[in-house]
Amino acid sequence: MGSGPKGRTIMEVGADGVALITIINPPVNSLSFDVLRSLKDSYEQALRRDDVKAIVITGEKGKFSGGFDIAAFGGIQRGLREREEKPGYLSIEIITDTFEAARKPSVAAIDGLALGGGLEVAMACHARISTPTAQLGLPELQLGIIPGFGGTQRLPRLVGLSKALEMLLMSKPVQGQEAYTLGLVDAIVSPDELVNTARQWALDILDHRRPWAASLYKTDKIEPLREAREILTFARAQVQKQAPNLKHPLLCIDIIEEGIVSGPRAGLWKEAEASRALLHSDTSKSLVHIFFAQRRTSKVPGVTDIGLVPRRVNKVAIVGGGLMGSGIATALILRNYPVILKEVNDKFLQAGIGRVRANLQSHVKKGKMSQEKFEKTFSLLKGVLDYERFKDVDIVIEAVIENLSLKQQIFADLEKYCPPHCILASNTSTIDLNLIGEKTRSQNRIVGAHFFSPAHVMPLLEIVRTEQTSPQVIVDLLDVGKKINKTPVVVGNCAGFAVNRMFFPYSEAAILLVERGTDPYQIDRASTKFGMPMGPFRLADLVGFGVAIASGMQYAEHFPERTYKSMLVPLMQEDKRAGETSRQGFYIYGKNRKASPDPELYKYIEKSRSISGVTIDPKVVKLSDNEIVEMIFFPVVNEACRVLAEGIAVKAADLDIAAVMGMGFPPYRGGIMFWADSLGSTYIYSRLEEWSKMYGEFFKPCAYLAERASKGAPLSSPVEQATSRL
Ligand SMILES: C[C@H](O)CC(=O)SCCNC(=O)CCNC(=O)[C@H](O)C(C)(C)COP(=O)(O)OP(=O)(O)OC[C@H]1O[C@@H](n2cnc3c(N)ncnc32)[C@H](O)[C@@H]1OP(=O)(O)O
Repeated sequence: MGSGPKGRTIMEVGADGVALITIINPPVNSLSFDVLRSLKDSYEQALRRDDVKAIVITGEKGKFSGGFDIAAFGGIQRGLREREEKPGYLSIEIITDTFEAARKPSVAAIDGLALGGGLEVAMACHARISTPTAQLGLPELQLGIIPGFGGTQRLPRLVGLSKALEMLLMSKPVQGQEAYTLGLVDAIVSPDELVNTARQWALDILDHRRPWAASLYKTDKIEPLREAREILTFARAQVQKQAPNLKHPLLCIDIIEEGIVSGPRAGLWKEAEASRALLHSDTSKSLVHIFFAQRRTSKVPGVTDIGLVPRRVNKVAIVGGGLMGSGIATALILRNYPVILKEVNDKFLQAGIGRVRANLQSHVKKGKMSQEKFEKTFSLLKGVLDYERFKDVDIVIEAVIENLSLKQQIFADLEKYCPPHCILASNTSTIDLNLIGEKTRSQNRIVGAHFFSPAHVMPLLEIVRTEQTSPQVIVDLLDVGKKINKTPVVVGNCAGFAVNRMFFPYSEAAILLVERGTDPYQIDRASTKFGMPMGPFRLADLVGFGVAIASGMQYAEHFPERTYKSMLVPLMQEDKRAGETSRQGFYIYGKNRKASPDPELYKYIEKSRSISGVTIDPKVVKLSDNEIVEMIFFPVVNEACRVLAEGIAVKAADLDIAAVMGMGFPPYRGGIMFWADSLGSTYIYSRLEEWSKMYGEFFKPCAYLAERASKGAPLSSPVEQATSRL
């Protein structure tokens, strides 16, 4: 890699006396230290030069700026940055006291995106002109930090406190058109007119035909103090409810308040100090890791680096209109893919189509889709009862029940009716793809496309390849996955793939603890306190015991030596307690579907304990929340290590994403392997080793973990000699 500057700005001075400063740092014109240095130099030059009357800042190739260079965070966090400026140098000395306080007016010409530091630079200009579709926002909180270039002070002053809080706390950008309505930008124009309008605007400011506004000192949008405090108190309560483990959203609110109470400069100082401290927090390190890990999942060695270009997909077919099939169909038509949905009879077909309709209607109800768009989107779906219309499809996704012979028959039919280039994908979550395709001669185009329920909502897509799946097929599916807004993770073929393999030990560990005396509701509470959206027992109720038992059997069949066999769930199932749908599972469900603990549960625990032949262990009864978390998640780490060592996953970061998006593992802990490394392989190994002596093979640390622990090495560093199954 070259060691030249990472990005720059250029300045051109026109005959009209306007200096046009363009940020250049592809792909998103992020503000690296080199860009910021160059922006400062260009700006100061423009202020010095007599032939410059006004300044316009823009970004190259239709993108204003994606914000501060997130890649530079890693260096700062590891202390590698050669020299950290004193707090406030960039935000106060440069952006406020040089740019905003300048005696020449500046205008931001915004196209594409103005995010984070990008929008903050734009807000320090004296006016902003945007295209209608540009994205403007301050998404810093999703990286575990707060805006550091004055965003906490200027955004509320431009759009009002409530809207600013919404945009900040939800990291939610607005489009140019809305930004105009809010007062964040001063005019909306087409991309062709953008720079010229901004130039003229800057000259108009100079000639007093337009206001020369310093956002930092605007007061008209800020509510009176008492009202402002009420809004802030409400926001704090919301944050504490939704993200009790996170400190930085509360700090962000405090800093906004400081600016309102003590004035914007005091707010800027507090922001500068807090930004620096937050950047070094574990939360920020974890979330920055997740940001890059998510983008790296679609980089697969030997597949995406050999010059293959995704083929065009014009039409997709789905076999099976159940919950999964209809969800997948919804996800595809929402992104304008024409879809054929096949079922075995009219009743099932109508039910499947009805589910897709209901999925779309919920978008209409929530105001996310117009009726017109609904009609147009829904018209992309065609229901069929035979394979007649499969002759020109590019991808088929089979989503029928988990029955091997049925799937084998379907794939044999697909081979007959689909064109030879067509990708033959299965949404199976457990069955070996080699077996599914056994009766065909199309092994190189057979692939797994494992969606998570509800498929039109859940962001993860496991792309499962066998030894024979061609790289082109993977490249095509990665492209479709990205187009339908999924994060694809490419994994190898094995029972449970990556996500379910990590999932089994999680639920089994919870049952093991319950049989030895831990209270199930304490386990759920400890899990949610740790950051899971719900605990393992509440989740089992939601998913339904039928699914839990079927997948448990798969695990027992393939990994008998480390399966914890318990009759707890089957015993409850026998009594027609099947989870939330039957209104009774580990919890009982009232009219409003609210889950309440059920004293009856202990009866089933007692019975399953005696069948398992285990006794209550006083130590296990008294486990702390932290010990519970370790005992249910270290087995997950152990399994993730096996998945990595077997080459089922390409890299540890993929498992972090799989855990966050497939299991609900808290992103601010960086994913399962990142979290494990924060605790250390030696510690995890020693705990598992101890438990395996006390409670059996279930906890036995795998060879990979043992080897890493013996060297004190991180679990996520590249696997040297994985027996690749890919
Ligand atoms: C001081 C300030 O207050 C602090 C800050 O500004 S913090 C930064 C705030 N900005 C953000 O959070 C924006 C983060 N970026 C995004 O949300 C999205 O990347 C985006 C909306 C800009 C573009 O999305 P999309 O078109 O889907 O492309 P996406 O794949 O995400 O990104 C394209 C490339 O740009 C990189 N990139 C995006 N934003 C970046 C940033 N701010 N810094 C460095 N790299 C960035 C991505 O890593 C990716 O690189 P790759 O091609 O090597 O994988």
